[in-house]
Amino acid sequence: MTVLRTKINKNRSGIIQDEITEDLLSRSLQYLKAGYPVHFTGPSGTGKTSLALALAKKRKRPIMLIHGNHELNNKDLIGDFTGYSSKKVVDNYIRSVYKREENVTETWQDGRLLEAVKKGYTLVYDEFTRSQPSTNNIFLSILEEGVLPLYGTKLTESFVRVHPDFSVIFTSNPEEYAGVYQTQDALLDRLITIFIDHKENHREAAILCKKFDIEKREAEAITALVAELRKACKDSGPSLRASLMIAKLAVQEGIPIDGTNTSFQRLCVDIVGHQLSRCLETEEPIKKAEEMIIDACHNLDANEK
Ligand SMILES: Nc1ncnc2c1ncn2[C@@H]1O[C@H](COP(=O)(O)OP(=O)(O)OP(=O)(O)O)[C@@H](O)[C@H]1O
Repeated sequence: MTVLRTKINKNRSGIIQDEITEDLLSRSLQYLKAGYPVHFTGPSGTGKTSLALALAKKRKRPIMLIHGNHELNNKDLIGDFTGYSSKKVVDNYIRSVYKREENVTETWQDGRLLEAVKKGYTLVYDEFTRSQPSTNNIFLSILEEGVLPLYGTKLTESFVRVHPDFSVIFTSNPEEYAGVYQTQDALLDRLITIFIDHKENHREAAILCKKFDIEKREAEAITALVAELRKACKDSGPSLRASLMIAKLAVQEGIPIDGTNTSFQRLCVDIVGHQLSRCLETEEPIKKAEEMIIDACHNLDANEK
């Protein structure tokens, strides 16, 4: 049986940090302090966004969050004219004289990136590879020349200087994921990319214990089950997210965390079944996934004894 020796603490952002996570965050903070953007990449559900937000919080600067998507464009990032404002002055002080003056100006709204760059915020650009590479090109000038070009706008200045406190943290899924664009090498070359993989079972179990106040034995049973099923998939298999769902629902619904219990088996099938079936190349993937989950539940019970 694995003994959990790692010191765990729960900070205000809700993410549970063991020593490995704390070390990763403090290294990443040093990189940001030195002026280098940090990029967390890895399979879904490994905690990249949570890490990015926890890291951003450590900088004690306001945080701006952008989610990558294929429709994101320069107007979203830099800003746009959102309408008109008009001012009308009617001067009829002398009765025989009627003077009317009308002034119409366009109203500009800063985009999220421009605001963060100008005010020195910490920008968390989540899943940035879901945006088109041409949209992300703007980061090349920010990271290399320290300026944000205002191209495509009718503003009088052609660029804005990057505030010295501005920092960016990127997150992404690997390129083989659906809906993800390939990142330009020039951008990757300017980032410190750290691969975030699924945690070992005992580390995931420690998170479950802390979050749901369940016994270590129960938490380890859930994470071992999910890890076992993950083996059938490559990167796209069930993650910590699935373990968290199983633990939360078991606690909430009073379902015993016991591999032989049919309600527990049903819960695991509902949560992991579909995702697992997508990795199986058989005639009846849903049925096969269900069998595999129930087998894994029984094996869990056998291992316990
Ligand atoms: N250290 C942690 N402590 C507590 N909960 C965590 C921790 N790490 C991750 N989680 C939880 O796990 C889930 C997945 O985390 P997160 O969304 O950060 O993963 P991700 O790698 O960004 O996933 P995706 O690639 O799918 O966006 C979330 O519910 C998050 O709250």
